Amino acid sequence: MPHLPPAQGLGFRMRPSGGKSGRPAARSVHGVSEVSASWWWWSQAPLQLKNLPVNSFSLEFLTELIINLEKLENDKTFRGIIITSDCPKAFSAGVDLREICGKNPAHYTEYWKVLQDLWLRLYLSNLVLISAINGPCAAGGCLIPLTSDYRILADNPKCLIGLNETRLGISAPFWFKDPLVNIIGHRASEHALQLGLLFPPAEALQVGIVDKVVPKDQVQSTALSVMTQWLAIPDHARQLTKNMIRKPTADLLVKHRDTDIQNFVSFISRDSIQKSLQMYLAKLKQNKD
Ligand SMILES: CC/C=C\CCC/C=C/C(=O)SCCNC(=O)CCNC(=O)[C@H](O)C(C)(C)COP(=O)(O)OP(=O)(O)OC[C@H]1O[C@@H](n2cnc3c(N)ncnc32)[C@H](O)[C@@H]1OP(=O)(O)O
Repeated sequence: MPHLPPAQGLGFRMRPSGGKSGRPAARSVHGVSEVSASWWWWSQAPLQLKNLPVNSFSLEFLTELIINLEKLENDKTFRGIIITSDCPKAFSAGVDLREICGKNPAHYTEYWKVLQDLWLRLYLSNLVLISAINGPCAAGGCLIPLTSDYRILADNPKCLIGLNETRLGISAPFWFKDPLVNIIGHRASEHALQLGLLFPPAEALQVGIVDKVVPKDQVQSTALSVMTQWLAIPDHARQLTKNMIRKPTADLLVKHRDTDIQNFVSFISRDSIQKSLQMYLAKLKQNKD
């Protein structure tokens, strides 16, 4: 598995530094706890997102992310991935607004297709996916958490999470909405989506958009201990079950991909939508702490 060096702030750290292979050196131990510790360690891959400053989804970043996920998925050593951010400001600020502002229909088409690809790859992944959410996570930034099997959020007032698209004058696509409905239910989704709510940690836990809230310095260790529980289940049984539960939702996108792209391109190309996105981006640039 290649270790990709970050280039100009863009990159993925796929495992902590360790032995030659990046993993701790194999140890010959016979104690059960040490054997099982090394067993789960070897089975899970940490994936740290790094597209400074806020892990927004540029086309280049999305493409690299898909390539890295594909490699992990095809490497039979790995049974799970813990996804976290290596950017201090955010887990992910979602769609890079510069990709959907002031470009042409061909660009919007390509961008949306790649975003759909990422969603499908994550939602139907055979691996156990755990999101270790250590920063704010807005709109498209929730794509990874909402397609994960488990979500852990840092207990920090800055760590807001939610689908806030309506606040930008846009609407979340149905394939963002569907996993949210599957996770928090119909009524809570109506409320959250229409108002574009960004939940602080306690509320996020209460509504169920995350499964656990822990102090920021415990996000990673909690993710590792949750991963141990999930990896204790035989893969084939867990994968069949995951697929059975998720396939109907994924099939909706598979079936309606082209129409969804056309809808997105015609919606995002409207002058009024472009104007509100540009205003939102300008406001972000003004609102410096
Ligand atoms: C039919 C369907 C149609 C459309 C569907 C489209 C679906 C779209 C989904 C989306 O994801 S839209 C994006 C939504 N994202 C947000 O609302 C988050 C915006 N960002 C923030 O709230 C904050 O930046 C923050 C993540 C909380 C971090 O705040 P902080 O104060 O620490 O940093 P700052 O705001 O100064 O940001 C640093 C830097 O990054 C730029 N930035 C932030 N977010 C984005 C983004 N999404 N795209 C592009 N650029 C972004 C920000 O402007 C700053 O830039 P600067 O340093 O050059 O000023």
